[in-house]
Amino acid sequence: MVLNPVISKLAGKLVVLASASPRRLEILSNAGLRFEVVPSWFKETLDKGLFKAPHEYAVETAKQKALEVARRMPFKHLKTPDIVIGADTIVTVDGMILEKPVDKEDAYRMLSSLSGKEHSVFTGVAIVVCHEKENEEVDYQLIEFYEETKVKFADLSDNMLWEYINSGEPMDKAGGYGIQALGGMLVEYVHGDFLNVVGFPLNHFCKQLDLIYNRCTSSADQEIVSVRLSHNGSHATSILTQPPPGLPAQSSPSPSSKAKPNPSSSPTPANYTHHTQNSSSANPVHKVKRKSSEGEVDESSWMLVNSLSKHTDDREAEFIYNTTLPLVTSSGQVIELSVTEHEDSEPKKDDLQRIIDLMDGFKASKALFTASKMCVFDLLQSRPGLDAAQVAQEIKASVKGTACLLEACVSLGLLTSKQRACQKSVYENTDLSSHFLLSDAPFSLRGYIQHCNDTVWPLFSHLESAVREGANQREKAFGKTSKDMFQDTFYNSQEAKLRFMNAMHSIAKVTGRAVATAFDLSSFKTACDLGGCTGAMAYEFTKAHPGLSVTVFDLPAVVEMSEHFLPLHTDNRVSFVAGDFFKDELPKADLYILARILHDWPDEKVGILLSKIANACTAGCGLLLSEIFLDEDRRGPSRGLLQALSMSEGKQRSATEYGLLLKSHGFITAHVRHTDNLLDAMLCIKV
Ligand SMILES: O=c1[nH]cc([C@@H]2O[C@H](COP(=O)(O)OP(=O)(O)OP(=O)(O)O)[C@@H](O)[C@H]2O)c(=O)[nH]1
Repeated sequence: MVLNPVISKLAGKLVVLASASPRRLEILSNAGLRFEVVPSWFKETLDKGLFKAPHEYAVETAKQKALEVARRMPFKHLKTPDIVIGADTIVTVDGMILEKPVDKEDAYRMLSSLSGKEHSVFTGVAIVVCHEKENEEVDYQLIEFYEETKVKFADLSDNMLWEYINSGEPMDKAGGYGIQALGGMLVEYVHGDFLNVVGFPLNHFCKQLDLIYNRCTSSADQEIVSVRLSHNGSHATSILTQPPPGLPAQSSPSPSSKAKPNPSSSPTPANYTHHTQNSSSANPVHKVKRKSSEGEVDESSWMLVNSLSKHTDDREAEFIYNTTLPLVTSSGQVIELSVTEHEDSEPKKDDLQRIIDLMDGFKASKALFTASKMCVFDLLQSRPGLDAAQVAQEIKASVKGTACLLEACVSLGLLTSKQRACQKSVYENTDLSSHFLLSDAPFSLRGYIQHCNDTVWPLFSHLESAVREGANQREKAFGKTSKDMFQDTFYNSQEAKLRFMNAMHSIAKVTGRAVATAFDLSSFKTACDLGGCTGAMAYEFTKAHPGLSVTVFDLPAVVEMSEHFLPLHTDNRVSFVAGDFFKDELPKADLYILARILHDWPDEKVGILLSKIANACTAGCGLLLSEIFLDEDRRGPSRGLLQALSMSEGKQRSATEYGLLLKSHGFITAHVRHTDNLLDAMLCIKV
């Protein structure tokens, strides 16, 4: 029997079920798995039209559910799970995807479309295996799969359908029926895994665990994706498709689970064991309050709630949990488990530190900007080992102020200090500063830092007004009205223009390689980088793709300065054409690149630009879009959400939102990459 040895491999691991489905909870707990339930906050709103096949939609939704929890737990629960399981069940009939009905009429529509016919039930499953590293980052491996079961319904009269709908059972169930309960009466036959219809393909799941932990050869339908997420909520993903690279190391022999599996196919919560391992030390004890959204809680609800606290002490149903849990019972009732901390619990040290770091963040930024502007890093690169008085003399500043700045930079990891025999400290750059802060470093961010200091900082100092008015504060910050941010702020003088171009150049050099190498572009011969500024991104594309030539298309004021930014070695595959991409004809190309462009413009202008690109494209042409992609639930990454606070006329979007936007202009999304960098990327093809 393969199930138990596989399930027992998970004993001793913090396994999390990222699902509020009571059926999934019951199926897995009946199999003897010990786990915590942390329902996913991911909203199931992916655009179904973007997926080639229905199961891809279910798998992607399952993946997003699991990843959302895997990313949230280190922050909200202050512990990193070992494994997170997400699932999504859908029903397909006549080319339609049916999820949970939104109301009774919807349930009727669904059930009548199933009457007398065979349909498919797909459950997509994602297993996220988390590997915590020393530097607080977590490496994630994703195993995705799906299971299909065919179900045939008998011919159902309207009377029967309404009687069933009025029982309340359909409302929280994919396709509007519960095969495990009253809905079973509607079914003529089931071909395939019954539990897959109920919401979780247990057998396939165990086979996948077997692959992971017993290191068998990979199965064809298993796809492993490696994801790297950092604890700051940003995500950077590198996707490795099959065959699976390094599977997680085989776990050391662990005691088998004490919970006994229940062989019954009708899941009951009776033998559920709540997993508390690893929790008690990391978390304060929480009390669980129970309340129903519809007043009284029925018997089954109580059973469910009790099942969650089973095997913990009886004391006031206390158990280790730190979230508000909406749970839906098999009778369709919603129970909210509201969890509160003990009144006398001390704030956690890490929490306090996190708040202090947020409060001090602006001071750190400003210290960096100032040291960069005063050329401290360039100076210490050419003359390492200067003391504060010597630095002060060179940068023409007070000794007291310089000493404070140097010490602050040491505390931020930007400089190192050594004490000389005479008690004086001498300073040197760290690797971090040498890589990113020197004027002539290959990955210098100095231009962008100056832009942050001179342009972004004044805007953010008026943030309160920006929030109150919902409008940008350029007038207050720069003392003049502006209609067009680029013409009026960035290009209004030669000096401002060079400063802005320097900023764009430095950020494109740092991000360019990851964007240029995100996809196989060997089928494209010519590309046009719209708004490509100094050509830094274009050069990265030609470096990464030997058969590709890139035309940079930007305003005349920009193109006339581009020669100042030419790289030392170039093979003439990058050329420049001057023009306005809203008004002028676009250069012909197989591939159009839009890197950090769309987020700056209002919908209307985005529409104009995308229409122009679509008109310039024939079928098969590509559009490579690179932006910060917001998480689908808009909870991160904070880089994108903070950028939105500058209240430019544009907006930040998720990959799905960009996909939809491009779809409305005739492009389908072929690939999305969360690069291990500041920008994400999406390759779309004109149909
Ligand atoms: O015969 C049955 N078919 C389906 C179900 C239940 O339907 C839902 C499917 O919804 P979804 O996959 O989106 O999962 P949720 O309940 O919303 O929970 P998540 O938190 O995981 O999103 C699922 O609960 C199935 O169990 C059924 O009961 N019988």
